[in-house]
Formats: sequence, C-alpha cells, structure tokens
Amino acid sequence: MTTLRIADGQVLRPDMTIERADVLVDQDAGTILDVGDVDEGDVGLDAEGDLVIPGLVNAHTHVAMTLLRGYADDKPLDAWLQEDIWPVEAELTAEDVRVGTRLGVLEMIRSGTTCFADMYFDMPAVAEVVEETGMRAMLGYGAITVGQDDEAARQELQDSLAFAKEYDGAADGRISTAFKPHSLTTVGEEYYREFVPEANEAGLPIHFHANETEGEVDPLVDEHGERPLEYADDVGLLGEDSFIAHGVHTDATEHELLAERGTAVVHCPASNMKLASGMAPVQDMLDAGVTVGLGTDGAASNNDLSMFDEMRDAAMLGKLAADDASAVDAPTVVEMATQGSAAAIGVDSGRIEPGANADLAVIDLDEPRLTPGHDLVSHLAYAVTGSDVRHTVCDGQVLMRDRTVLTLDEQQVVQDATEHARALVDRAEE
Ligand SMILES: CSC[C@H]1O[C@@H](n2cnc3c(O)ncnc32)[C@H](O)[C@@H]1O
Ligand SMILES: [Zn+2]
Repeated sequence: MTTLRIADGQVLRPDMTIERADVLVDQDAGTILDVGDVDEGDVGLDAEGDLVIPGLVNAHTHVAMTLLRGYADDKPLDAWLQEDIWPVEAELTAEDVRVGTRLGVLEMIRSGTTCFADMYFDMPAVAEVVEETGMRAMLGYGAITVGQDDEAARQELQDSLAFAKEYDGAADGRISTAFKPHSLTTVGEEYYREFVPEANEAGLPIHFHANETEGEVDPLVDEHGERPLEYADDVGLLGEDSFIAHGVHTDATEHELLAERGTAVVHCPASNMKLASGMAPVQDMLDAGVTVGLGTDGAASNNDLSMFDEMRDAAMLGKLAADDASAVDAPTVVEMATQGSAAAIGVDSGRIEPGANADLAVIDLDEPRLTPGHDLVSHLAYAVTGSDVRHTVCDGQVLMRDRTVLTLDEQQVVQDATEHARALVDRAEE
C-alpha cells in the first residue's frame, strides 16, 4: 500500500473542533486511513504550524465561465443572461470549454477546492479536464428547452440523460453525474413529465436552478397554481439525491418540503448579491432541517471561484437576511462548504475521518492577517483567503505542493485562456 502522511498539522475534525494530529492517507484507495499520532509512512507533506481542513466542495458552478469573467457585469440575472451571456455562449466550442475549465480548475486547486459540481455545455471536455487534473467532480449537461422546437428540446434532455449515464464513475470513480435540466422556467413542463421518470428510473440525481429571482416566482405560481418547489415536486424533481441551486425566494412551506424529500439547497451568496437576486433565508432553511451546501456559481457572476470568499459572503449575508448577527455563524458556514456541500452532491468528502475520501487542503497560518489565532474556525470563515492554501490533496494524490500545482502547466493554462476568451468574444461581437 502506498501512503501519504500529512504530519504535525492542526486538523479540523467533523465536529468543528481542532486537534493537533497527523493524517495518514491510503493513496491506492484514495481514502483517509488514520487521524492522530501516526508513526507509519514517510512524511509526505509537512503541516507543522498549518491548518489541515477537508478539501472544499464547490457544489454549484459553471466552471468554463472563467472565460467570461468580467465580460458582463452589473446587470440583473435575466438581462445578463439574455443580452450578454447566452449570445456569447452560443459561440462556445468544446475547446473553449476545455480551456476555460482548466483555468477554473487551476483556480480551485490553488484555493483549496477539491471537488465541484458543474452544469454546462460540452461536458465531455469538462470530464477530460477532471481526469487529467486529479480533481473530483459531479457533472451534468445543462438542458434548456425554451426557444427550441420539439425535436431540439427533446434532444437536449436526451443529451443530459446520456451524458449522465455514460460518465458516472469515470476518472477512476472521481466523476459522478446527474441529470441537469437548467431551471424551472427554461425547461417546459411537458419535458419534465416525460424525462424525469427516466432519470429517476436510472437512479440519477437531479440538479437545477430554482427560486433564484423574485421575477421568476410569480409567473410559475400563476401558471401552476402552486409554489415553484411544489410544482418541482409534482413533476418528480425533488428526490433524496437531488439538489437545487440558489433557493433565494423560498418560503416555509417549501423549506418543509425540501426537508421532507431530502433535497438539498446549494446557496450561492456572491452571485445572489452581484445579480441582486436577493438574500436566501439560509438560517430558516437550516432550522427547518434542509441540507445546505455552498457554491460560487460561474466566475462571470462572482467573479472568482474561491470558496473562502463564499464562506465569508454566506456568513455576512446570512446575518443580514435573518436580521440577526448570530445567524449563519462561522462553524455553520465552514460546515456548509465541507460536509453540507458534500452531502448535497453525494460525495463522501468534506470530513477528515478514517474511511472518507482523502480530499484535503493545508493552510499556511503564518500570515499577519491570520494573527492571533484565537479561533481557527473563525479564521476559516472570515479571514483566510485562497492564497493562504499551501498544499491541496484530492483522492490521496497531491495536486498542489508548496503552492505549485503539479497537474497543470499554470503558464500555459493562463495563456490558452487569454487567447480563447479573446477569440470567443471577437466571434460573438462580429
Ligand atoms: C445550460 S448550462 C448552464 C447555463 O446556466 C447559465 N447560468 C450561469 N449563471 C446562472 C444563474 O445564476 N442562473 C441561471 N443560469 C445561470 C450559464 O450561463 C449557462 O447558460
Ligand atoms: Zn448557476
């Protein structure tokens, strides 16, 4: 057995306590073997003076949108998508998606994220990047039927199902998949009624955007005579493995429904603030027993993929939404970015315990901004930034050692992304 010992760090345990310990990893199985005083195995990563945390789980993103970072800002969701994003996305090639995904994965590895849930186009290209970079991911093709004739609409949903069936378990099990219709408003009811049973029969999780803006709720209520998530439940979308993105404009009835069905919510605070979509009632959801994870959404509505920024935003916005400074506290957001996100997307990561996936990040605490160290969980939520991450490990393999990413050529990735982004925008503006 090949092992990796992460020695002498301060380790964040699943109950949000911190203890000095070594972490021993089985690199063949990609799992954690032991946490404590471990003598066996050579020291693979020195973590003395560092904080060892579970790799962060970005539970909702569109990674290749890194190519559109800063392309269109300061608009609400509908105008942003329709006037700027969808026209340029119509010009995307599979190579653009590959290059943009490499840039996003580079950013994530550098900021301690080891797993992400992606919904986008050209998903085989995303899967290739996951395979080559050693990340873990939960992938799905985002199907949209509005504006399509019946044949094209049905093809969209078939494509989403086919990708999910073909790629589940790829990259030595690091890829899992879901059926991912884009949203409750961009996929017609008849298509949900036809294709959701097939996804359920195939045992596929389902992921979609829901209740993101106030403007989308009223038309859904008018059309279906019930709250959006009641409608989602009627068409079979709310299962135990399913997870929705955003859930900003949700009420108590919907929280109860989500908790009953075991459907998780992925909170995307930065995107919700930037697009002025609103403040999700996160503390209410948690109090109702809903599993809540955290996601960055795409880099064009954030504008980065750092889960540390997302934790801070979630804590700050959660307090404003609840009008209560004690709401969505530091341990809660750290739990959301680790165990909550992992549970939402169905991966056994997000906790440093024997048996769990060996997905870890090591944070350098030797930084004025992180001094003094009264409470390291508070630091994780409010003070650590992505650049404090020193080592990143996924599936037992070291992806970044001493701030050098080992599975990507950083300079090449940045150069390719710059060129592809420029050419993409030129094509769109021709
Ligand atoms: C069909 S692939 C995914 C699709 O979603 C778009 N998108 C990016 N951010 C958001 C958001 O906040 N709400 C809804 N849709 C979003 C992305 O640009 C792709 O077109
Ligand atoms: Zn999204």
